[in-house]
Amino acid sequence: MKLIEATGLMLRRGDQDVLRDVNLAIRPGEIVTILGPNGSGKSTLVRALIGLVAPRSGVVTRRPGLRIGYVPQSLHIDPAMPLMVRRFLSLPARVDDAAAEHALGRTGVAEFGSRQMSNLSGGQLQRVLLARALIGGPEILILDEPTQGLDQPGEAAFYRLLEELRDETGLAVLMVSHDLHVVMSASDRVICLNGHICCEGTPQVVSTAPEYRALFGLGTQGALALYRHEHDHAHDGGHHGHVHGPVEGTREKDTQDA
Ligand SMILES: Nc1ncnc2c1ncn2[C@@H]1O[C@H](COP(=O)(O)OP(=O)(O)OP(=O)(O)O)[C@@H](O)[C@H]1O
Repeated sequence: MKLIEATGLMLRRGDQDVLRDVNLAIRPGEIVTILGPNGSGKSTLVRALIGLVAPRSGVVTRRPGLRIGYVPQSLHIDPAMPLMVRRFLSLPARVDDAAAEHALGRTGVAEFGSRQMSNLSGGQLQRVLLARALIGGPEILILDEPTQGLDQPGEAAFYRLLEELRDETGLAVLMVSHDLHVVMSASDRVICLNGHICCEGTPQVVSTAPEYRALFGLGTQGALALYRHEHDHAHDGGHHGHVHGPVEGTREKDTQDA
C-alpha cells in the first residue's frame, strides 16, 4: 500500500526544468530521506508531493484522506509580533489543551507552551514545529531540512525522535537533508536527487553507489562533485557517461566530506 506516489514527474520553475522524470513511492512506516545539493529540486519535489505546486507533467497520487504532517524548511516569526507556542499550535485550527500538551510532551518541549515563538532556539523551534505536525495523528510526516542549524548531537537526537515516533505509531517519514552522516544511519531508504533521481536504496547500498559518490564524493573532491555531477550510469532517457553541470541557480556552499 502506497501513501504517496509520483510517476513521471516533470516540473518547471521560472524558465528551468527543476524535476525530470521523477518516480517514487512512500509506504507506511518507512523513513525515506531525499539527499541532494543546493538547488537540486528537493523542496520542489516535497512541495509537489504535498500538492503545493503542480507538476508540468506526470502524476502525484496521495491515498485518499491521507493525513500529512508537514514541517517546513524554515519559519520566520517577526519578533515584534508576540506569539506563544500554545497559540501557534492552534493556528489555523483550534487544538484542545490535551492534544497540545501531548504533542509538546512527545517532542520533548512539554514546558514550552507559554514561551514566545521568536525566543526559541533552532532546536526548540524544530521540536515545536514537529509537535504541530503531529497533532491530528499524521500517517506521514514530511520534513524539509528539519535539522538545519542544529549541532550534530541535536540533529542525532531529532532523528532518534523521528524513529521513535515511527516505531510507536507506524507513521512514515519523508525528509529532505544535506547531512550525510546522521541521515544515512537514520533512514531506511535514501534517494539522491539532482533534478532527477540519481540513485536510491538502503543507506548501505547508496553510500557505495558511484552516483552517490559522484554527488557527495570523498575528501575535497566531494565539494567539487556537488557541482560537477559525473554520470557513469544510464537513466531511462538513455544518457550515458556525460557530465552534468550544476543545476541552474545552484549556490556555492560549504559541504561536508562524506
Ligand atoms: N518559486 C520559484 N520560482 C522560480 N524558481 C524556483 C522557485 N522555487 C524554486 N526555484 C528554483 O528551482 C530550483 C530547485 O529549487 P529547490 O528549492 O527545490 O532546491 P533544493 O534542492 O531544495 O535546494 P536547497 O538545498 O538550496 O534548499 C532552484 O534552481 C530554484 O532557484
